[in-house]
Amino acid sequence: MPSTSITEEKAALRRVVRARLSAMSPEEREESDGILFRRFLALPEVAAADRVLLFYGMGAEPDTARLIPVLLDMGKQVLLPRCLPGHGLEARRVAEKSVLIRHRYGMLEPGEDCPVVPREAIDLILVPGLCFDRLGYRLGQGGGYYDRYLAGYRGTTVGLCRREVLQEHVPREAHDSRVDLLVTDG
Ligand SMILES: Nc1nc2c(c(=O)[nH]1)N(C=O)[C@@H](CNc1ccc(C(=O)N[C@@H](CCC(=O)O)C(=O)O)cc1)CN2
Ligand SMILES: Nc1ncnc2c1ncn2[C@@H]1O[C@H](COP(=O)(O)OP(=O)(O)OP(=O)(O)O)[C@@H](O)[C@H]1O
Repeated sequence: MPSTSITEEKAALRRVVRARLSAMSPEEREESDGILFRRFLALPEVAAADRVLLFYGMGAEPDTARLIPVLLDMGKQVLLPRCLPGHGLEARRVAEKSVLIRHRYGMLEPGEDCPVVPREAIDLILVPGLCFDRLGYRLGQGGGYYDRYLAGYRGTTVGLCRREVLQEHVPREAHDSRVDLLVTDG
């Protein structure tokens, strides 16, 4: 079991960060998204990647659905995560016309007709996070989906973090890994 105090610290930070993100106006978020996406798309690691696992942004997350057609036009294979029972994830390849299905958490996910792509074949993973610190440690939604999925992953991981919620230090446990590259709009 994780140490209770760190679990509580994470829960408290989630509340603070969610409040700060929901205080941003849609216009502020859109402006922040524009800078984050421009910087993300300019990364040499993105240029070099053939297969990219995005996430389908929801709520105050960057609206990463906007990246799907852009990356497809760049000739990349674009993958989206799908939640599995037991806090697992799988990556499935999407096309412009793929039918996506709304998960009860709110985000859209690929359906059965989208082919599963093994983790070893993925060059770059865009990892969702409520916030990150300067070392690349992240605070997720609390399900442990990405902690499990990324354990032992050998490709490149990237995080997007709005400057409003960039942290000096995110509380971490043994299972928490950090992203290789952090993009901010600061
Ligand atoms: N866009 C996006 N997709 C993603 C993630 C993510 O963080 N963002 N995930 C990253 O892991 C996985 C889904 N994990 C999630 C876990 C919890 C909640 C969430 O909102 N939980 C609510 C309670 C909802 C409920 O129990 O019904 C909460 O904690 O308040 C959302 C996503 C896979 N897909
Ligand atoms: N590799 C792992 N194996 C088993 N349990 C894990 C693993 N990683 C995380 N967990 C468990 O998952 C739960 C949630 O962890 P944590 O609060 O770090 O999630 P998170 O990183 O915020 O969520 P997410 O990855 O879904 O965005 C914790 O109870 C943790 O012990």
